[in-house]
Amino acid sequence: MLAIETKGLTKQFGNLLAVNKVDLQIHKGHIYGFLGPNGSGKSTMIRMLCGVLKPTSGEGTVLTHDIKTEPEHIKQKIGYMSQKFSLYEELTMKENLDFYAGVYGLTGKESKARQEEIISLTGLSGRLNQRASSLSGGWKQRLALSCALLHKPELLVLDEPTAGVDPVSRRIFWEIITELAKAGITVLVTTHYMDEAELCTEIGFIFYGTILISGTPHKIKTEHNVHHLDDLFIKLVKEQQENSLHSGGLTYV
Ligand SMILES: Nc1ncnc2c1ncn2[C@@H]1O[C@H](COP(=O)(O)OP(=O)(O)OP(=O)(O)O)[C@@H](O)[C@H]1O
Repeated sequence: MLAIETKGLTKQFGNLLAVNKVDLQIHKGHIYGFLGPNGSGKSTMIRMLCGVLKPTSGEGTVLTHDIKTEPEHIKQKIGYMSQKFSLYEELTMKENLDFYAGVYGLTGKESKARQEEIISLTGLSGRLNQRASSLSGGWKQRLALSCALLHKPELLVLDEPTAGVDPVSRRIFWEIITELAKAGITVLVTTHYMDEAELCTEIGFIFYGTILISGTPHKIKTEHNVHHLDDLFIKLVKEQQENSLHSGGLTYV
């Protein structure tokens, strides 16, 4: 079953083509990694899929809802986390969880039960009374993820979630993500780390608004005869820059 499907999805800002006729299929319970250099269109793609940015043309469904006509349904079913964690620094971990539970309309026993479930999944117990401002990047990241999971989203959208976080915390984070996917949650993640790309079920390499290659990490490496994904991506970027007829690297219409 598909969690996300797009056909010819396009976004133009003025005469700049930020996303150019993207066809995408992401299966339920898969971890899909969006890779690509800065400015390649990852965030624009994500914003359209989350229902916050209207496409210029093309189609898309997320969790069976049309991205153009049913954005409110989509927003209720997704959990979103970006590198700029939206935490309240002056509040403790527990108070942040309580606050976000309230935002999602969870109260009383239901809120308590859901928070306990998440605290056990993300391993937050022990620090619940610590202020967010005093937490390291890794703990903040896990707290932000916990907040994004409170309303039981079917799709988790993570925009560079591990930027600036230490390797041990990144590993723990990915163990949690893998558990969530096993439980049937679909994950769409952008990352610049190739070790994280290797952990995705499927990856798509987007450049100048176009998906150049996609598939499982194993399939992509085999087809392109490389041992490491970063070798391939550096080669692709160089080739595209040398061959492209794009003006200044971006496509204008
Ligand atoms: N609201 C906007 N108005 C005009 N141009 C925009 C807007 N949002 C994005 N762009 C442009 O669209 C292109 C794609 O940007 P986007 O943010 O999607 O890339 P990205 O791959 O997410 O980059 P990064 O890794 O830096 O977040 C860039 O050239 C960017 O400057």
